Amino acid sequence: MTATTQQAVIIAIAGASASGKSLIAQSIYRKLRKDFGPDEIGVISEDRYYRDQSHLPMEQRALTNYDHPCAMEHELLAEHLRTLQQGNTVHLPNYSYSQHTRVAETTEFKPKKVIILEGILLLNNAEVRDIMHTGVYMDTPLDICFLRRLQRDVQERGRSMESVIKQYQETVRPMFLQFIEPSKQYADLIVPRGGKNKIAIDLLAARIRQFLKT
Ligand SMILES: Nc1ncnc2c1ncn2[C@@H]1O[C@H](COP(=O)(O)OP(=O)(O)O)[C@@H](O)[C@H]1O
Ligand SMILES: Nc1ccn([C@@H]2O[C@H](COP(=O)(O)O)[C@@H](O)[C@H]2O)c(=O)n1
Repeated sequence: MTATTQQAVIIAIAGASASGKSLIAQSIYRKLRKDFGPDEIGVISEDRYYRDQSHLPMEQRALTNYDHPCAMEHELLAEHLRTLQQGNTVHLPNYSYSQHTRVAETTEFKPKKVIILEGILLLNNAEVRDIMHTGVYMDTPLDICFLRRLQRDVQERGRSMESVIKQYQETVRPMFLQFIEPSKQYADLIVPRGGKNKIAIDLLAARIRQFLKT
């Protein structure tokens, strides 16, 4: 793709932690990749843009509020999206949840026709909102999100049950109420129940298919 070709269409999926953003993004991606290939469509997680904290000791990193907008480098995300829309390749940061910081290696990401973004605070950020074409909000009940997060963070993110509960009470839930839930007003589409909502997956996939065909 060159600077003169069509701009990438950016679909952003936001909502609470463990509301099913990643699951729905991957389900749509897998459905369309079969027909269009990985050069045409890709997924980027907002979590990659958590700020680098390698200069801080581990005990201090664990104290960061990861659900506050300041924890993310949205300005770098917006810059990468603009670069991709201009037809140029970017190097995405990679993030370690166990180390609470970025790792040294980056991942090359070439321009695509459609990019699915997924992350808790995407609809909260005005700069990112200006770049996206469609905003989706996963409206999964918060108690369900908490149970899924507890299971996932213990199994996949190296956390103890106690630490997940403490973090949820101190930052995850309050920041959800302050920043994430109010950002629902910016969504074009609200998806109830979570990442296995088949009708929502089919509708979004059909819409994206139209962009990929042009
Ligand atoms: N509708 C659903 N039914 C059962 N499990 C689900 C559903 N949606 C998501 N999950 C599971 O919940 C966990 C969190 O989902 P995920 O997509 O990672 O959430 P998010 O990206 O919003 O943090 C994952 O283990 C996922 O497989
Ligand atoms: N070092 C970190 C960084 C982030 N988190 C939590 O991740 C959540 C966002 O990711 P989802 O896949 O769940 O949307 C967010 O709620 C942060 O609390 C973390 O625990 N540690």
